[in-house]
Amino acid sequence: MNNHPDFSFEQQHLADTIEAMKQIMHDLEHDMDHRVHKINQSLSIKDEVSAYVHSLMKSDHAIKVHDIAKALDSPYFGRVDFREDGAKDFDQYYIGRTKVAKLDIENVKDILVFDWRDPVSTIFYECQDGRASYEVLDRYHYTGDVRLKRQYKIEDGQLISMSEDNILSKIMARQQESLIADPFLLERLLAGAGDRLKDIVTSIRSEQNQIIREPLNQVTVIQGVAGSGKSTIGLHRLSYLLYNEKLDPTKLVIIAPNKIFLDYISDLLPEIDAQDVKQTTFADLAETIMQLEPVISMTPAETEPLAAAARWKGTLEFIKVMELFLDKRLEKLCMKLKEISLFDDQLTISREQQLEKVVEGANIPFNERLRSLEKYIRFRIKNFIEIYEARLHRGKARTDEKTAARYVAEGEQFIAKHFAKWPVLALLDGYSELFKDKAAWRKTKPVGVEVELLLTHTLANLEAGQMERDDLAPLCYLKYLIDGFRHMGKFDHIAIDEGQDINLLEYRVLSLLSRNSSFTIMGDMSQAIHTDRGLTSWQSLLKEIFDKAKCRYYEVNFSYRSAKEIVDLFNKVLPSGRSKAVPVYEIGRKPVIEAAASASVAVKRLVEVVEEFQALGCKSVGILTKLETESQKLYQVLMTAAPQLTNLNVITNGAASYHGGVTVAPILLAKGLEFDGVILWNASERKFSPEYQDAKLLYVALSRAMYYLHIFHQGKLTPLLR
Ligand SMILES: Nc1ncnc2c1ncn2[C@@H]1O[C@H](COP(=O)(O)OP(=O)(O)OP(=O)(O)O)[C@@H](O)[C@H]1O
Repeated sequence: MNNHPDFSFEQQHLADTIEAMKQIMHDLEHDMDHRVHKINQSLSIKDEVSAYVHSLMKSDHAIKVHDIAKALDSPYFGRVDFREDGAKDFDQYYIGRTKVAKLDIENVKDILVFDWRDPVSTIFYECQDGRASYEVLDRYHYTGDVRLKRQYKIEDGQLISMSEDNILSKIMARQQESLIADPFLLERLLAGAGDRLKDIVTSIRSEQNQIIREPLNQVTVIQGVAGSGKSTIGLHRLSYLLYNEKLDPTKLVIIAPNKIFLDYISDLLPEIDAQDVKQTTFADLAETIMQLEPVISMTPAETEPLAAAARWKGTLEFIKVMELFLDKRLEKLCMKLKEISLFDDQLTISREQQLEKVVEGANIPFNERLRSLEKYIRFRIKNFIEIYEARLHRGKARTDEKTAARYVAEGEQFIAKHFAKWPVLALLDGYSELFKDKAAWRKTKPVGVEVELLLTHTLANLEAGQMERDDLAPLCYLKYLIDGFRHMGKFDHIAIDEGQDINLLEYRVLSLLSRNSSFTIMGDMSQAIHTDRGLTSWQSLLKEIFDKAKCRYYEVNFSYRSAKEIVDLFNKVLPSGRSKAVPVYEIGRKPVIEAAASASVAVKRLVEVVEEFQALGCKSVGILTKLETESQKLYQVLMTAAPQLTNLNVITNGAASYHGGVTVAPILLAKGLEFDGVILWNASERKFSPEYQDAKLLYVALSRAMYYLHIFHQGKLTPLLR
């Protein structure tokens, strides 16, 4: 767009900005030298406070120099001209990835570039119809006129192109027009999937910006159709919170569905300064909570009765069973307590005194009650002996060395024997005992669950030294009841991706780890494809777990990932009543559905389609199967049948990294990922029945595609696509 009337003005502005940035770096470096001198001077007169302040300033400057140096190639990507109501003139705000400001800021002009996370930058993302507003510290509200919004493409310090205001409302208002009103967004969306999730700071949309900037201490739920940018928004929100709330990144955690997904987002986090945020899966977090390294089987439940049992283990009903179990155990302990009489009946610890130690206080972990009883008895014994010995040393009557020695021995013997009867409860022992307590289960009656199967299946696993994914949340909660969570600390914010796959008990565990119920939860109920775990609705989550917290619920329906032709197809698969995705761009090529007479024909054609996709420019191609076993088999076949596919990979359960290229994967593990082109291996009627569960699986598979989609079917095509 070199013919833009302001192009040369903007070129000059860029050159001036870069020059000013270099000057700022020079000034900062100069000031750093000065600080070194000051530090030495302060230390020589033992003024450690001043030395500390100078050293803080020095490291702050060093970070600034590093950030500005990184921004020299492309200092900003946008500009907005804003006049606050009541003010005379418009001010220009340039927006970039890093704030660039002179050393001494006297007025707004001394800030050359605003960070995209600064409060004022919201006017760049949200200005609509010439008006905009922003808030600072939840207290100061500014409203005004926007005269201009401009976007730039800057590379190696050179202005490549620029474009004027493009507002999403134009996309929303599209009827006959082309879908895309924003060439910068289009360019980004057509840039291809690559092998990692990308940052979107240059093209955040207005509705996304609102979510990113929601306050810290609340539960923010983002329900979004496939490809609506939930993961992307959630991660940018962490960056925003870190920057504005000055949080310690290690107190923030991202809970992702699996390690592949963590690998998939690993490039994005440093880009948005969030690399130090803790990243984990619920299973890994559970290991830390349980303080165990168990063998965990992640294979989904194989039959419906087992799936029903697994689902039940994720309900809040199970908490009642665990509480009942520990209450009964405590009751038994209390019944066994007897008066203790020692040292020729000179020390008596009554049953009531002991009882008080065991039952006092609410929400005290079981083992802590035992420990407090033990501590109390030990204290009484020690105290008696100390008093006796003090009296002996003072030559008091009725004391002698021999009796003192006898008392010491008696005390030690008593402690050793007495507490062997009251050992603290080990987590796994407690969990096994819970499933052996048939009487308790007769009382509980879990609805829709074969209790006998639940008990025998779990016990058989535990006896074989392993546990299943659905045991983790109850074990974590039992750990809370038995030992408490003191070893864990609290997170300032918890972000959960694929939140629909986390069950209520897992959420309860996570809520115990959160300070101020501060959560960002991203998910899509239409992608709840696990039969053995997950939520039934967002409402149930907000009601059952976060009823006392401040909650904000968003629905996002624009699909930024997939071209219109693909969106139209995956929209068809879901039953009516589910939110449909709204496409924002089209590519002009419809998905292809092709019957293959046999598996060998399908393999031959599959390789041809991969090559066709690659010739069209696809850097990443996903070959998706319904089951994991199919993926593994197909991968082996392709290794021999298509040695020319050099970048062929397979994703299996437990895989820790994603390599891009041509990836064979079961749909379940491809969730959250995206590919330039997707080939669905077999969409036959036998594989995908018209049931809702299969419809959701198919929806996930089709919506992984950005531009190209090819669907094979061996046998009759699934009715979901007819
Ligand atoms: N404002 C935007 N500008 C450019 N690209 C965007 C924008 N918002 C989202 N995208 C792109 O859309 C794609 C989908 O984003 P993302 O994976 O975060 O969606 P999602 O809702 O988590 O998807 P799913 O639930 O299907 O896994 C990504 O390629 C992302 O970069």
